Amino acid sequence: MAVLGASGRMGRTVVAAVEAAPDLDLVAVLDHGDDVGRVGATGARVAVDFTVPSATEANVRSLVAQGVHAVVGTTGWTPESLGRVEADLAARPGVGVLVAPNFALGAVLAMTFAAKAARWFESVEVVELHHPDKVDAPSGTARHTAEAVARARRAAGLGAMPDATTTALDGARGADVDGVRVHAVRLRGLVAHEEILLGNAGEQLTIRHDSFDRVSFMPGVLHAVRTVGDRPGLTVGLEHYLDL
Ligand SMILES: NC(=O)C1=CN([C@@H]2O[C@H](COP(=O)(O)OP(=O)(O)OC[C@H]3O[C@@H](n4cnc5c(N)ncnc54)[C@H](OP(=O)(O)O)[C@@H]3O)[C@@H](O)[C@H]2O)C=CC1
Ligand SMILES: O=C(O)C1=N[C@H](C(=O)O)C[C@H](O)C1
Repeated sequence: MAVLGASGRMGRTVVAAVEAAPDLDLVAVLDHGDDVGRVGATGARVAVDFTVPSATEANVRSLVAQGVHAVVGTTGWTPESLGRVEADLAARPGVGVLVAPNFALGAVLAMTFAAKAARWFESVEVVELHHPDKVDAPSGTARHTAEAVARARRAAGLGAMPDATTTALDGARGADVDGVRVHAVRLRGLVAHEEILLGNAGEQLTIRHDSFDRVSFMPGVLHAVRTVGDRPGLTVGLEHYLDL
């Protein structure tokens, strides 16, 4: 297998995890400036991408063109960029691509629990908290969570959440993701954390997940590397690989 973004925070952790896995063979490590078009020639069947939002789509499309399965943790994907990958995959029927905003099993469960609970609460807001070197906000995980909550609320026939705000400083109410407010904190010392706050009159449910170390993402990454070849086409979200 191959790792793209191998010198980055996640890339270094993935390289160490793959090297420690007796059933996986690391044949290529690529970084900024390396030619992703040579991955197929190294014999890699699967490539893992933890790069930057501006590079990941081109990387994945090149991998698909070479017939290499892709496990993608890089955030910043849009419906349009996912659509282009899906169109490429139509011409490569055996190839699998997983784009997952979070590989920590607890984070995936937190999102799933939030979506399940959402229909029973009047208000839902998402708070994500990360290290200050993160380049995108809100996090891919928070966006994915908010979208799942919004889908669940729509399916249950719920309307807009109560909010009497008429005067606010820019950003004070966070970003609006599909009608769900998402707030981003950047603080030295943090790694990756998310809270989903669900409120009703007289009660609150808080679902919180903390990644204290990037090793938390590795069981999910390795599970995806081992199974992406059995799941052709595009999958968005690790929950689909966990039968959640
Ligand atoms: N899905 C998940 O579970 C997780 C996802 N992430 C996401 O993963 C991504 C990476 O995070 P993180 O490791 O913290 O970031 P880093 O900035 O530490 O690492 C990114 C690496 O990618 C390299 N890079 C940039 N462009 C390319 C390119 N075209 N080809 C190959 N490598 C390239 C960078 O090199 P250089 O610095 O020289 O430009 C850098 O080494 C982010 O989008 C983050 O949100 C993070 C944690 C978990
Ligand atoms: O940049 C990070 O660190 C993380 N990025 C992902 C995201 O944007 O959701 C996953 C995790 O939160 C860590």
